[in-house]
Amino acid sequence: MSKTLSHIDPALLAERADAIADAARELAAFGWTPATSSNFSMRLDDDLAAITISGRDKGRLGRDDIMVVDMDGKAVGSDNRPSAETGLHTQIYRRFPQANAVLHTHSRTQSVASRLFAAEGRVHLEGWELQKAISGYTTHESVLDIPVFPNTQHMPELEAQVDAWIDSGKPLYAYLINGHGIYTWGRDMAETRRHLEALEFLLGCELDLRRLSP
Ligand SMILES: CSCCC(=O)C(=O)COP(=O)(O)O
Ligand SMILES: [Zn+2]
Repeated sequence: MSKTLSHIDPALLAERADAIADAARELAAFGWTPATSSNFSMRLDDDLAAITISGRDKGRLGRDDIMVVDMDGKAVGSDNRPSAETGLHTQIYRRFPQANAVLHTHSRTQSVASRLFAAEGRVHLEGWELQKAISGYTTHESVLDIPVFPNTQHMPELEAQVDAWIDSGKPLYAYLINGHGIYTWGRDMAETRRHLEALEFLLGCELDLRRLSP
């Protein structure tokens, strides 16, 4: 039986919508969500997630800019159109049961890094103390690979690339889409924010290294 809005505690939905709007406002203030880009979501339960409505200014979100989708990305109890990239969010919730928040942004650093490292298919991070901001990483000596997937307007193609990476057994904490932006996730909004901020910093360091290395 498919779930409806009546299956969700309104207080939980309001709390998740506020958490999404608060995070979005802060990330927009960093300049990471230009021109209505980016999208954000939080899991509500095993079957449903709260996600940003498509096309909204992510720096000015309120509760009415967040809607509910099922784990196939279908709208639940709303005629609004969920984010054009909803399938990438619900894929994360399906593939990583411990993930409860997903953030996708389009910062300049993320965008430039995605183009620069596309040919290598990944950004190879090693030797940076800030890698320890990613849950499970305990030393700068560890290796953290962030794949760069080719961009496409056809979400199932993107989802297939992500599935292939996960199915190959390689760890996945985040990914870049070429010329587009970054996706990352975590157990809650705070952890996901920490991952996003750390990755933004690390990508900036890698860009600086490329720029400064002879
Ligand atoms: C104007 S940005 C192009 C779409 C995009 O990449 C994005 O992140 C925002 O799409 P949404 O449908 O979630 O508003
Ligand atoms: Zn996007």
